[in-house]
Amino acid sequence: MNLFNTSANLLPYDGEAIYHGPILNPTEADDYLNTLLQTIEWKNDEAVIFGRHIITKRMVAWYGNNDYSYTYSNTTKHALPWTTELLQLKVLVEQHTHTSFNSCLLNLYHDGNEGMGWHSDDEKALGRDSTIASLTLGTERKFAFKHRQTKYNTSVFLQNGSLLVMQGTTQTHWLHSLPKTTQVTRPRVNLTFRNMLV
Ligand SMILES: O=C(O)CCC(=O)C(=O)O
Ligand SMILES: [Fe+2]
Repeated sequence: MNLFNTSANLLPYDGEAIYHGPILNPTEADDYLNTLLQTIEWKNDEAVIFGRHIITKRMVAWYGNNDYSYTYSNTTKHALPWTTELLQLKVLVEQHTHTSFNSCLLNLYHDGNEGMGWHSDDEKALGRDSTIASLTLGTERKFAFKHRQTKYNTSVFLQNGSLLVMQGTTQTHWLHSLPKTTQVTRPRVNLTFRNMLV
């Protein structure tokens, strides 16, 4: 169900970021948010950057078809087996994208003090330019894109229950971020469905 029946490519060139709008109604999205807040094994994200051990306020979790392991910034993570609700959301997202996914990285931003800096999802374990489907539950947040060469930038407000799909050469040419904001005092959970190379 796409409540607004609109999808548009947000990027003018070098990739496709298709905003589908809400695929869950607000009640369904809030119910999933509350369940995931309680059932997901949330952990503070950890990394070793320039020899310093960093622990973020933002929390993360990783689920998948198999016990994939994945190392970044000198820390190794293991995927947990799907929960009932994550499997339901995976099926929903697969129906909308006509793509199958074997893992999901979740982020929990407690409020607008937490965000994510400029990066692209171009880890080797994902393969080059693989499709990433991003589902938002909870508070609407601004999501920004910036082209690596031209610095062209654009942004979109990701609504409660909405789906954003990044595909084509997006990860090669564009960075994305979730800017911090003082305007937001409520939580948001983001699920990014991905395909690990196996
Ligand atoms: O929270 C978001 O919408 C973005 C998350 C993200 O970019 C990532 O997990 O790589
Ligand atoms: Fe990302």
